[in-house]
Amino acid sequence: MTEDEKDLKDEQARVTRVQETIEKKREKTAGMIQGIREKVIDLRKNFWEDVTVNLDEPDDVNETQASLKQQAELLGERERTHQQINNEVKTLDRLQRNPYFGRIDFREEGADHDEEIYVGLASLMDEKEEDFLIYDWRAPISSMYYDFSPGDASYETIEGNIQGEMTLKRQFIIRNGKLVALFDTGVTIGDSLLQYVLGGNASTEMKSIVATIQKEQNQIIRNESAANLIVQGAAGSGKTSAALQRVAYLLYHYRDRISAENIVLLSPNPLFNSYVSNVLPELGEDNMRQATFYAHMDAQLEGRETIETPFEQMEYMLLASGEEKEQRLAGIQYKASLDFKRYIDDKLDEFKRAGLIFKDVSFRKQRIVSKQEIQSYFYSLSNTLPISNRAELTAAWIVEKLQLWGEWETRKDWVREEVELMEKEDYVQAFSELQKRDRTETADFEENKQEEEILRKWVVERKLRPLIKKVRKHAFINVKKSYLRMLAAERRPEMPASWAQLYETTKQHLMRKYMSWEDVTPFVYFRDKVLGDRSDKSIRYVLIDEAQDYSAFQFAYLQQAFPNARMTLLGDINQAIQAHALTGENVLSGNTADSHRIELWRSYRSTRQIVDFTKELLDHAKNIQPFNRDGDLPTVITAADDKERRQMILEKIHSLQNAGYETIAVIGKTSKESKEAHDWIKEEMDADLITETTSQYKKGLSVIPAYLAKGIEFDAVILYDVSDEAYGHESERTLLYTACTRAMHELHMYMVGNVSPFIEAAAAETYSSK
Ligand SMILES: Nc1ncnc2c1ncn2[C@@H]1O[C@H](COP(=O)(O)OP(=O)(O)OP(=O)(O)O)[C@@H](O)[C@H]1O
Repeated sequence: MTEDEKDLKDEQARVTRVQETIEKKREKTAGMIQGIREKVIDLRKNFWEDVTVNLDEPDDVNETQASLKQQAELLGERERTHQQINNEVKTLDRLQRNPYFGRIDFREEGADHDEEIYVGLASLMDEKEEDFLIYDWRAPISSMYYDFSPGDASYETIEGNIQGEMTLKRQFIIRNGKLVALFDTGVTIGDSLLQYVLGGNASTEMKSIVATIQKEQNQIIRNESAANLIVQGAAGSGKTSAALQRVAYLLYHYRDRISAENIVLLSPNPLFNSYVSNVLPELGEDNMRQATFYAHMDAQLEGRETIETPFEQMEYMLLASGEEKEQRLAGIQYKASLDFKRYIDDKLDEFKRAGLIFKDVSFRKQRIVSKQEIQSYFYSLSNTLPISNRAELTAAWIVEKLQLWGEWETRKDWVREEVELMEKEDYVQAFSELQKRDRTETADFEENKQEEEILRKWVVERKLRPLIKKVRKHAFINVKKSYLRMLAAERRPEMPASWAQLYETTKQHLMRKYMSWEDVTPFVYFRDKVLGDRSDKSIRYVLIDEAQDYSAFQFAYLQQAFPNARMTLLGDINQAIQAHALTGENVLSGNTADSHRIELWRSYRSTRQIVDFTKELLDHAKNIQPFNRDGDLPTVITAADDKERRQMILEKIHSLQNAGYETIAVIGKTSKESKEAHDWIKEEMDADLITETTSQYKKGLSVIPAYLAKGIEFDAVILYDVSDEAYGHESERTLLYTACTRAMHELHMYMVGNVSPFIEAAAAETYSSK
């Protein structure tokens, strides 16, 4: 038997032993769970039997409450235990299928023997609960598996840095309890394992990468110190993967302090949400909160305005031309800048002294407090107080007026009529509400004369309630008009030349309850400053994927919206496709004191040939390195006319399907172009058109606009049109790069006419042309 065969045999024997332990533990836990489940059901069923209910005397009421509380606590505790054991069973099931993926042998300084450390998805103790059979990949000691090759190694613990020597590093592929392969690794971790993993097909759901996390990715995952962690990484360098493993790490590391509820991942589109939604459950963790930035902002506006989506804005920018487009672009870029935020802050400062616009407070079409009165009261309050505090004081003042006014109103005829027409249910409701509120009032309730008075009061109060609620939310401030006044208040040199026209457009939009995307963040920022803090203080970590598409203003807004959160920004400046991102300010530059910046240059998604070609599309991409996986050269094919191109594309799709590729994408530049392509492709074969509302994509053939393909990947990618007309302008370079870098194994580009100058400039040996 060779050394290798002996290793394989020994390791398989260990896998079997570990699996037996898992099985025994599972049986034990399953027995416990049955017992606890029965107890929970029993407690729920007999909840009231064990509670002493007696409401005769105040003392009895107290006793009843205490008894109820005790019973509820008991039930809660049992339910929690049930949940916990349930989770343990799930973990054991996962370990049963794949107990571990790595091993390191480590001799701590001063120790006389090596410790064998097996690394897997979760920790497992032996049956006596004495030794670890498996260490969770997130445990401090496991970090060595990712950070070191054999030789000197160390890891951090709460007690300090532990040093020693790693004498072995081994990786396993275990499928359903069978050891399929093992690799002893040298300098870099698991090139062979990584080769094996990356050689597979793309899938419609992202996979976890814990077995092959690379050293620089590990730095992102385990970073605990940076207030702003900024990751600039090439396409396919594992930014999203690292972000998700980071969430799993944080949930493990701070398990006593935070849960999935305290973490938000902002993702580029709804499709992406579902693409990544399996990673954390696969790792045994709950999913964090996940939203697109658009959905977050839409929720902020509570559906009161129709807002343009970033994709609609993008589609406009890709299709429009001429002066109107240039004007809008200038507006978009200015409104995305910190200059504009400073301008708003300055105006808000001025509004402390004068300038806010108010609304009349009216009830049944009658003005009760006029806007002038509100304005005078508001500005009579000390201007050292923030606007929102003064709004609160003003609200209290208005509510008082409304209540006073309500008392008078009870005498009006409409109130009498309402009382007369009162439904029986209302009457009962009034009675019970008043009973709750004041026992003496109810005592009089039976006496007819007072009864009517009380009911009148009740009718008015009920009618006033929604108005009072609105006043308490400071609805007496006219935020839209104040925003418009703020826009027009001053002409600054850095504002676009067409500021006056842009103002007019914004005004027309707002009056129609519509908001263009570039106005959304500034408006919400302004509104929150005026109406008061709406920040979410429960969020401790915000991870922003595709961060290059966020403007400096949007990022500043997010910092205020989640004031207690540490930020992780992951992006690629070369994939910046939003119009506002084409200016100098970039959130990925990370030049603030509390930022820590990490760069990822190795691309894992695509074959070496695809990476070598795609980096040629960029100006400054020398550092991008392909992972060592070979494939065919990308192709650029010129067709004589559109008819021939269609024919060629259909043939290519057939041949890719025959080659066994499961996810194939035809990527168009815009959604318009994608729809047109889909129209003729679907005549010939099954194909899904992906739009901005698509929330899941299936295996097979997808037709998708480039900007919606962000963040995801396909086995093979076909670009429908790479002519100079489609990708000719400098601003379209990053879109072309984004589209091409979606391909894992094959990339084919078609066109009629002249080729895009970005491809023209690429080194000829990096692609084949026909
Ligand atoms: N350490 C790794 N081990 C195995 N696979 C990896 C590793 N890092 C990245 N990958 C794979 O590479 C592909 C790209 O990863 P990911 O989508 O996280 O990259 P990205 O930087 O977010 O890309 P993009 O910017 O293009 O959206 C995925 O298939 C991912 O599983």
